[in-house]
Amino acid sequence: MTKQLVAFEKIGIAFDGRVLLESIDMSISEGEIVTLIGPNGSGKSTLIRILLGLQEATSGQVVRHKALRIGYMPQKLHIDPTLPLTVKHFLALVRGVDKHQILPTLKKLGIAHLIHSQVHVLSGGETQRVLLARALLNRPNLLVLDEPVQGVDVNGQVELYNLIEGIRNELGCGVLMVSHDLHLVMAKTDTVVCINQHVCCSGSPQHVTGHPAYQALFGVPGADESIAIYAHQHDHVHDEHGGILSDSDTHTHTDCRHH
Ligand SMILES: Nc1ncnc2c1ncn2[C@@H]1O[C@H](COP(=O)(O)OP(=O)(O)OP(=O)(O)O)[C@@H](O)[C@H]1O
Repeated sequence: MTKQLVAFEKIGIAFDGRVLLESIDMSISEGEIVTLIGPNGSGKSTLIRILLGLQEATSGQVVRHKALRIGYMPQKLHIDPTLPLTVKHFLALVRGVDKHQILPTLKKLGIAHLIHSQVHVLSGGETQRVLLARALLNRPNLLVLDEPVQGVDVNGQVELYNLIEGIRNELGCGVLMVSHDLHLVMAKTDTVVCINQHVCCSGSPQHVTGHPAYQALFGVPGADESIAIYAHQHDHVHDEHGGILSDSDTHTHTDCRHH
């Protein structure tokens, strides 16, 4: 049976008397990719901070599996550009890291050639991969990714989402992502939770995009290219760990039009 890693139960938070999150219920299980969407300022990062224990909820509780191990990828890397720091040394700073895993992890993410590069000269997409490597070196069973494709062009976004899906398939970990991208990410998502102070709607991408609350926030999905990608992806059959059972993983779907 699939293990539940985290459950938010009636989570609420208020700052200076202003309610930001109210009665949030959601959960993430092993092998599940959950994407949190919502307008700017709707409380997505705050919910992540509560999960990480960086922010205390005003009400409700977070139930964590006793074996929960989180690998966190922040929105941005804040490092003093005058500080000389190579990718290898940056990753060696991960607490309890097995240093022998640094190179294989970078290889897995296609950035082994950057091991001796200075972190402050990396491109947006390279930086995101280094941050993902750091999260993976924590040997997580839950990956928490706050806007993982920020600053990455569309092709790079597709590649990063493919990588994240591949990691989920390989490790069987759960993934909680925050995203502003509504279409590309949904192709890689099992469950979407749309928040705007409270949970507006949640469920499969198909369910959520058809929901009036989603449509009120983001508009009615049209028959554009991105939606075509997303509709195609969910023609697959997933096994209990989220792996694809059909033969559809023998080619990529980002530019094909068949169903
Ligand atoms: N510690 C705090 N004290 C007061 N207000 C806060 C605090 N942390 C967050 N906020 C406010 O809560 C609101 C939501 O912030 P949050 O970063 O969670 O939103 P978000 O959904 O992640 O937004 P975005 O999509 O723009 O990144 C913002 O208006 C922010 O100013």
